Amino acid sequence: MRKLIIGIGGMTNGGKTTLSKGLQELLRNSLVISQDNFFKDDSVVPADVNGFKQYDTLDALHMDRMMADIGSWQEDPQGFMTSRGHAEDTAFEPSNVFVLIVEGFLIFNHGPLNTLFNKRYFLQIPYKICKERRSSRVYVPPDPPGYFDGYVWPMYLKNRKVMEETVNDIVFLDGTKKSEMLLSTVLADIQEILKVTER
Ligand SMILES: Nc1ncnc2c1ncn2[C@@H]1O[C@H](COP(=O)(O)OP(=O)(O)OP(=O)(O)O)[C@@H](O)[C@H]1O
Ligand SMILES: NC(=O)c1ccc[n+]([C@@H]2O[C@H](CO)[C@@H](O)[C@H]2O)c1
Repeated sequence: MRKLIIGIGGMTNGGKTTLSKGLQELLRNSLVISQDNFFKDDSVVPADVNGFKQYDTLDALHMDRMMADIGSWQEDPQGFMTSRGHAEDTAFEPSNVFVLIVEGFLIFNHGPLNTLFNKRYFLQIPYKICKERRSSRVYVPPDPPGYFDGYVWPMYLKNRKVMEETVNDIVFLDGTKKSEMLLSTVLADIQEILKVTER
């Protein structure tokens, strides 16, 4: 059985979830694991000196639990998919390739996770578009006034610097392109990888 782990990283509101869900729909025997599902409870996330809750750091995430889920998938992809309510996809010819799509804003900053990827993508968008998209999103808890400029953007710059210092084989994607175009580009790329690893 062959297994492929694809990383869809990117800035907040870069379009990671949209792209990942699209890939899951089109790639047989694929499943998305989202880093956003591993945030710690608000009661244990501390505030910085400005009173902003420090959500944009690995410390705010249960990375141990996320790694455990990925480990379970690696041991038994089919069983893991079934446990998540995804039956094996038999719509196409039988396939022995399972694809795990891991998406999140700090997936390449966590060393043990970063080493697992067969391919890494990073969705980036300009500051203004990022701020606009983020302002129309409601998180739990919601962003307090000034959170984007006072905390989210400076943390993005900091986290990105660390990522660029430690990881070098990332394919950067322009998140302002149409979502259909991003999907078809990445899908074709992954299908090419599947072909190569088949040999
Ligand atoms: N290619 C695109 N072009 C324009 N808007 C997009 C595109 N992809 C996603 N969006 C929009 O941007 C917003 C964020 O998208 P999405 O939830 O996929 O991003 P994300 O990177 O997963 O965000 P998060 O920071 O919550 O992890 C949504 O409103 C979505 O509809
Ligand atoms: N619990 C959450 O999902 C949560 C709470 C508060 C803030 N966030 C934001 O999610 C983004 C990553 O997708 C980060 O920029 C967090 O600020 C998430």
